[in-house]
Amino acid sequence: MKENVGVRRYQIILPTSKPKSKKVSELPAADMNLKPAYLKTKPEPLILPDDVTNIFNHDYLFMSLQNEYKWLNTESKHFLQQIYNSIFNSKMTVAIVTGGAKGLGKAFCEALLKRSYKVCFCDVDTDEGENTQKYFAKQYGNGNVYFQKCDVRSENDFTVMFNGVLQKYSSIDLIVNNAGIIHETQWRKCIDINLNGVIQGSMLAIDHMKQGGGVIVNVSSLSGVLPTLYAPVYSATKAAVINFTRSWAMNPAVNQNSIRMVTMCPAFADTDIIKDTKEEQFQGKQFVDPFLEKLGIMPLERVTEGFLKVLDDQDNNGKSLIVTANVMNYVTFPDPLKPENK
Ligand SMILES: NC(=O)c1ccc[n+]([C@@H]2O[C@H](COP(=O)([O-])OP(=O)(O)OC[C@H]3O[C@@H](n4cnc5c(N)ncnc54)[C@H](O)[C@@H]3O)[C@@H](O)[C@H]2O)c1
Ligand SMILES: CCCCC/C=C\C=C\[C@H](O)C/C=C\C/C=C\CCCC(=O)O
Repeated sequence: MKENVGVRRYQIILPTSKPKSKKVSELPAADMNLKPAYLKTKPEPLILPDDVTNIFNHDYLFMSLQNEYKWLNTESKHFLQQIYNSIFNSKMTVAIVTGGAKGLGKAFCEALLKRSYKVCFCDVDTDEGENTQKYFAKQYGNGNVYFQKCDVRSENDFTVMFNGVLQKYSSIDLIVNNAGIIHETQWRKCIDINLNGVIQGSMLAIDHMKQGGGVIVNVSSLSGVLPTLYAPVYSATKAAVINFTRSWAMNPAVNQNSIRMVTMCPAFADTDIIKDTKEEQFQGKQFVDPFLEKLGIMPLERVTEGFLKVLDDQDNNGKSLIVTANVMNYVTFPDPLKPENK
C-alpha cells in the first residue's frame, strides 16, 4: 500500500466529545434485524480498533454500522480494513515466516503481502530465498519484504532475525513457524527443525508479543493428528507441535496478553516436500501411495485459504485447523478426564 504522502496523521482531528445522539431504543425494532439480501455470510461480532469505534461514537450511527458490518463477507471486511489503514495509516502489521523461500511458506508470505503486511521471511536455502525476494520486491515493493538467512535450529540466527525485524519495522505482530522437513533416517534433524524450531520461534514471539499481543501460527500436519505409518518421527514432531501450541494457549502469558496461538494441519499439498522427498527419508513408499491416492494433493491456494481463515478467526486460540481438499475444520480433542469421555 502506498504511503500517505503529504498526510500527517497526527494532524487528523478526531471528535473529542460524543455528538448528541438519537437513543438506540428509539429505533424501530424491526430495523435492528435487517439482513441485506445480497450478503450471505453468517454474522460475526464487530471488532474494530478502539480508535475507529471512537470515530463512530454516536449510538445510532454505530448501531447501524454494526448491523451492516456483521453481514459483510471476509473480503469486504479486509477491504474496509485497508481503507482504514490507508486513511489513518495507523500501524503497520509485521510478520515473520520461517521456511518462506518456497512452498507453503512462500504462499503464506504472498498472502500476507497482498494484505499489506510487512514481511520478513527466512530460510536456510539462500539461493531460493534471494530469488523469492527478487520476485516479492518486484510485485509488492522492496520496502515491504525482505529475506533473512536463518536456520530455525539456531537460537542465534533466530535472535538476530527478531532484532533485525524490530529494528526495521518496530514490531512483530505475526509469526508463522512453517519451516519443516520429513526425514525418518536423519530423525534428530527432523525433530530439531520441526519441533525445536517451532518452540524457539514461538517462545521468542511470546516474549515480544506480551507487550502488545499478536498471532503465532504453527504449521503442523494432518500427520500430527493421525498416525502416519510411513513417517513415525515426522508424525511425532507434528503431534508435539499441536500440544505445544495447545499448552501455551492456556497460559495467561498468552491468553491474557491478546496473543493467539494456532496450529495448521494440512494434508498433502503441492510443494517440493512431496516431489523431492527421497525414499530413504520415509518408511516405505508402498505405505505412502494409498494415502496420496485417498487424500490427493491440494493446490497451494487451498492451504492459503486455511491460513487466512486462521488469521481471521478471532476465537481460535489453541485450536488446530485441519485442511484437506474437502475438510476445513478445527479439530476437537476429547478431554479423557471428563466423566462423559471415561
Ligand atoms: N506440502 C505438504 O504436503 C505438507 C502437508 C502438511 C504440512 N506440511 C508442512 O508445511 C511446512 C512447509 O512445507 P512445504 O511443503 O512448503 O515444504 P518445502 O520443502 O517446499 O519448503 C520448506 C522450506 O523450509 C526450509 N527449511 C528447511 N529446513 C530449514 C531450517 N532448518 N531453517 C529454515 N528453513 C528451513 C526449506 O529450505 C524450504 O524452503 C512444513 O512444516 C511441512 O511439514 C507440508
Ligand atoms: C511421495 C513421498 C511423499 C512423502 C510425504 C512427504 C511429506 C508429507 C507431509 C505431509 O505433512 C503429510 C500430510 C498428510 C498425511 C497425513 C496423514 C496420513 C494418514 C491419513 C489417514 O490415515 O487416512
